[in-house]
Amino acid sequence: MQERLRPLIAGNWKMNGTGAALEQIARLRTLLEEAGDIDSEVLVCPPATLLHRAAQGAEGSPIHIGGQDCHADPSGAHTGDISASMLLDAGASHVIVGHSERRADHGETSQTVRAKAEAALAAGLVPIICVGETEAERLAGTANQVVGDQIDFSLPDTFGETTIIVAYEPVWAIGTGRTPTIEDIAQMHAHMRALLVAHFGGAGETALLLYGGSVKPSNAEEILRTANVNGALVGGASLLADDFFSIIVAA
Ligand SMILES: O=C(CO)COP(=O)(O)O
Repeated sequence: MQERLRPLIAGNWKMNGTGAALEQIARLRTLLEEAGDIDSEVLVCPPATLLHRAAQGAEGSPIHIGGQDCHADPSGAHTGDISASMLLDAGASHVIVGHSERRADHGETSQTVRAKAEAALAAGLVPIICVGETEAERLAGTANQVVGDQIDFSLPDTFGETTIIVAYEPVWAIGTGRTPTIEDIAQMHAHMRALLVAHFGGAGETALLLYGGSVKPSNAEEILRTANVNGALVGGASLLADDFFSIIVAA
């Protein structure tokens, strides 16, 4: 029986928040400090414009700060982009790569995602690699194949000593209020675990498999109790500290 892995509850603020939103970091810090020992690791990924100030506000607290994307190159003529080392310099410990909104809106391929994950590892960041099928792929019965291919082609060949973190986010569940059945979540996470163990051995056993897609305080406990679910990647419900905290303590 696999020893329970310490859950990671990550918040992806996406393109939301200006300076006033940093109050939510302060509120979350207060809630966590009042709660004392929390089993889960906590990560907040604000917009890049807030990252440094968020890291300063989280300093000395259990809150890690992460980026929402990074360029695959260490530096160069990439107007508007941000490198992994810049994120680290600003106070990030993790970075989301391959989110479906970037795969769709920016034409990111799994090969691009792999390069970004490798750049994150090289800079000393922990990549959170996102995978997930579209509704059409789910209805066509190809979800396992799609997610399997994304894992095969998006993950670097080695993570060194860094924990592998993969977030399963069915595209059709993001921002919709809809989630797969618990049975479907369990099946997909078992599928991902088997793929990771086959490829990475022990590192696959200890990989953190996060579920994302309409995680709310109302459904978090059931989702987080599902086998091979080691945390959550939360969008909308991470924007308000009290809602996000309810999900954190549900793990
Ligand atoms: O995309 C997500 C997190 O990266 C999920 O967003 P929602 O929780 O708003 O569905």
